[in-house]
Amino acid sequence: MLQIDSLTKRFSIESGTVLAVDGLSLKVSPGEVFGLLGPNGAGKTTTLRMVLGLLEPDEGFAEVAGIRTSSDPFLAKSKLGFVSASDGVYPWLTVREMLLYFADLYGVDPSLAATRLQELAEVMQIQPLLDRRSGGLSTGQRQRVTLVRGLIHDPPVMLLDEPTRGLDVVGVQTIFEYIEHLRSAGKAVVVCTHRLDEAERLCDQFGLLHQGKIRYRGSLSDLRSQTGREHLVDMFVDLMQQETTAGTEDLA
Ligand SMILES: Nc1ncnc2c1ncn2[C@@H]1O[C@H](COP(=O)(O)OP(=O)(O)OP(=O)(O)O)[C@@H](O)[C@H]1O
Repeated sequence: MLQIDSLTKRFSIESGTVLAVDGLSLKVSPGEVFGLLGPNGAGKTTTLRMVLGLLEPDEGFAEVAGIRTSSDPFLAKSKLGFVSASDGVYPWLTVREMLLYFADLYGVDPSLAATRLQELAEVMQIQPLLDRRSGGLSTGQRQRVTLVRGLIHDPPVMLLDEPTRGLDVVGVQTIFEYIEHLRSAGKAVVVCTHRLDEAERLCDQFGLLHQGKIRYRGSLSDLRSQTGREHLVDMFVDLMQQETTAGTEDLA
């Protein structure tokens, strides 16, 4: 399970301070897919960086399977899988070498790593690729390999950052199937995406983030009754218009 409590991050810039994440709290249970959604600059990446232990929060904390990321970032990382649209591969290693290398980095026992690799290779249909050099893979093949890489240490919590960015319809379908696999495997999953239509189909719970704060949260039906809107995209447009109106009133 993932728990985030009052997470806050400020950045100093020349003209002052940016409050990138403002007291953000959420819980994601095993088998649940949580959509952390927001427009550009809402604070999604900063939140993920704090959960990953790459950035120290100013206030609050994130706990992955009971491990606080700021107190034991190494142990917390071993409980986290991360998949991002910008994931790369090591071009000179074969797929098998690269995946076993990552398993080793996470401290997975070699015989367990080999078994897990076979299981995941079957689920993600990469058996024919295992002994090919990673550098020669197509975009879709590389995507499937990086999805396996995110799971090679069998983490209980998965973070997916814009997982469908730049993918064609087959690649997007692969992500949908992968998320179904994560759900049925009992992972707690956070998906950050701009693709609100995809999020509606993928996620069980949602947090609509704007200017570092979660403005609406809950299931899609909760959000519909909170906002009076059917679709996430309309909820977002309203939210941003409300902010603009409030800003104009402040100036008046
Ligand atoms: N290192 C930094 N220094 C200064 N400001 C930063 C830094 N990182 C992020 N910010 C600011 O914090 C806010 C949140 O940024 P963040 O990258 O978390 O948003 P995001 O929701 O991931 O946006 P996008 O969807 O565009 O990637 C923005 O105003 C951004 O300019």
